[in-house]
Amino acid sequence: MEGAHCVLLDIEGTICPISFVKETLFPYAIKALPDVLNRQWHDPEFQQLRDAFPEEHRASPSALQAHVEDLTRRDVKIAYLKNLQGYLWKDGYSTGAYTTPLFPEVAPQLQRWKEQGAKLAIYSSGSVFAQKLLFQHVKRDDKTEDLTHLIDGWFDTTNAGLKNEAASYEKIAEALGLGAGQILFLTDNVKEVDAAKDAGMRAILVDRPGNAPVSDMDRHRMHVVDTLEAV
Ligand SMILES: CSCCC(=O)C(=O)COP(=O)(O)O
Ligand SMILES: [Mg+2]
Repeated sequence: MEGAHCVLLDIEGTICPISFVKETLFPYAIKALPDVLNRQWHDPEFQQLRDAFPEEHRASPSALQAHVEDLTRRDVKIAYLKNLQGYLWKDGYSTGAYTTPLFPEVAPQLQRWKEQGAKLAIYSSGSVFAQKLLFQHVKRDDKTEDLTHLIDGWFDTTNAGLKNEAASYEKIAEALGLGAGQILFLTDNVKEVDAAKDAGMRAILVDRPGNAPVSDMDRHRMHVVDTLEAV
């Protein structure tokens, strides 16, 4: 983090386990959806979310359910699915069905970076709404803690663009009022490391338990860490 004015962080596979997203959040959304489709089909807030889906997939509640299940199974990171998921996850957090399991060193390290004067920002395929929910409900010991005050910027594919494209990182640097070279990006995805570097950021690959294996070639050509404390 030497010399960086801002640490930009991915979420899934970087600060929290992929299993939390795939085994807790995704199934919760799929299970919650039928009731929402039944009761809120004409609710203006839900209508806005469903109208963002392609017309052929929102002709009926069952068509939309099938489409959401298909996109979720294929882990398609498209904004209209991510916005719907955030909406569906809200209840799960507020009823205590789950809390956010950050990797153990993450919260103390974020606090340390803030104390050192760095800005912190998030860039995830999950919607900004979902990112804030996740940070509002962090599990720490027996309590749930709100860590949103640590974060200075929230970016997703709607306000920044796709994570594999250098232009998205240029846009984020501009929004943060920083040069790309002043930003350090941490992610579990090698394509995202490459895109951030193409935009002039420094980028480090984070290799966590449960992540896709890092090839020998990638391990040689990029900086890889298994904890934020090693950054
Ligand atoms: C914002 S929490 C939900 C995570 C999610 O839906 C997702 O797609 C995570 O992708 P990331 O870019 O954080 O790896
Ligand atoms: Mg990730």
